[in-house]
Amino acid sequence: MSKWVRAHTNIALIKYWGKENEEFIIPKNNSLSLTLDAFYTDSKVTFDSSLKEDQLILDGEKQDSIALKKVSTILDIVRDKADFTDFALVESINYVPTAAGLASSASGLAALAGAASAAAGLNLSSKELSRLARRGSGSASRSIYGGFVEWEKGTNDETSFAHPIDNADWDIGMLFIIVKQAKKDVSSRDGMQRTVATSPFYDGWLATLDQDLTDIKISIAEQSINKVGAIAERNALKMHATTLGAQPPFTYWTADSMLAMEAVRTLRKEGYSVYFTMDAGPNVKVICKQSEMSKIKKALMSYFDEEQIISAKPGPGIQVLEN
Ligand SMILES: O=C(O)C[C@@](O)(CF)CCOP(=O)(O)OP(=O)(O)O
Repeated sequence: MSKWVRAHTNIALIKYWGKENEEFIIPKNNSLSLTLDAFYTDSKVTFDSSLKEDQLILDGEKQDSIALKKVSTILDIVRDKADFTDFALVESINYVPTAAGLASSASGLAALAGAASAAAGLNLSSKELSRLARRGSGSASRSIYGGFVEWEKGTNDETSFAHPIDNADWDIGMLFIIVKQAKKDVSSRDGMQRTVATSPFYDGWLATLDQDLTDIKISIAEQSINKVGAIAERNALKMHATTLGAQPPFTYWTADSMLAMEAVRTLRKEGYSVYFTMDAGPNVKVICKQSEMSKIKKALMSYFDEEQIISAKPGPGIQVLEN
């Protein structure tokens, strides 16, 4: 019986940036993220023996074969596990502000993993769901859980999966600054591949991650927003530094990204507990206290329009929706 499944997006505080194995999406390092309430994807899968191919309807639009690639990777694994060959109709709705240009592959592929396995009558554990989502997109492995989540890199398909480490029910939140002129990005998949293959800074990045991970887990346990924020900001800057040394060099930062980073530094000097992180795009995420979110949003409005600033709080793991 096909049901709608909801998964929320997550933002990494210790970044996944590079694969040990491309086919099985085994990462070079452990990563750690916070699942958020503001952005999520609902997905429903219907296997149908009369279909001649997999079909993806995303936000009401039929998608082409390129968009279907990651989806069919997950559907093929489910068909194999369930021992049938039917194609599927996949319906997905992204609850991501349209203007955002926010990549929703993490929530999208996590929701798909849940919906496809349920539609095939597989009763997968959360760990198996995390492994399945990982085959679609690495960061999707973390969206199976809510709160703070660590993706254990493992060494193969069986040992690489995420697990929850803290339910984040303390004074932490995130403001998304959606910058305007979002230029054509290098996809995260292509960006990390080029960086691993050509950047002389990559090994230096990798060498510091175990310490960052140890430090941030201690800081989360202490519920210290300042320590968590400082480690996350430093980690993001190191990740983005690697791209400048790639061949050809590239960056996800635009002038507005730099303005947003500068604004965060200024607010920090004024005494706010604010830090930033960035992913494979120009948008800037501000790590802050939920209790200070409205004051910080107001302060950021002297740099950006109100509709460019979106509040998010820690969010839940994957959920089957009652139809
Ligand atoms: O989320 C993070 O840890 C950091 C990033 O967002 C930084 F940009 C990368 C996410 O990469 P993803 O889209 O999962 O790649 P895939 O496995 O090639 O599909």
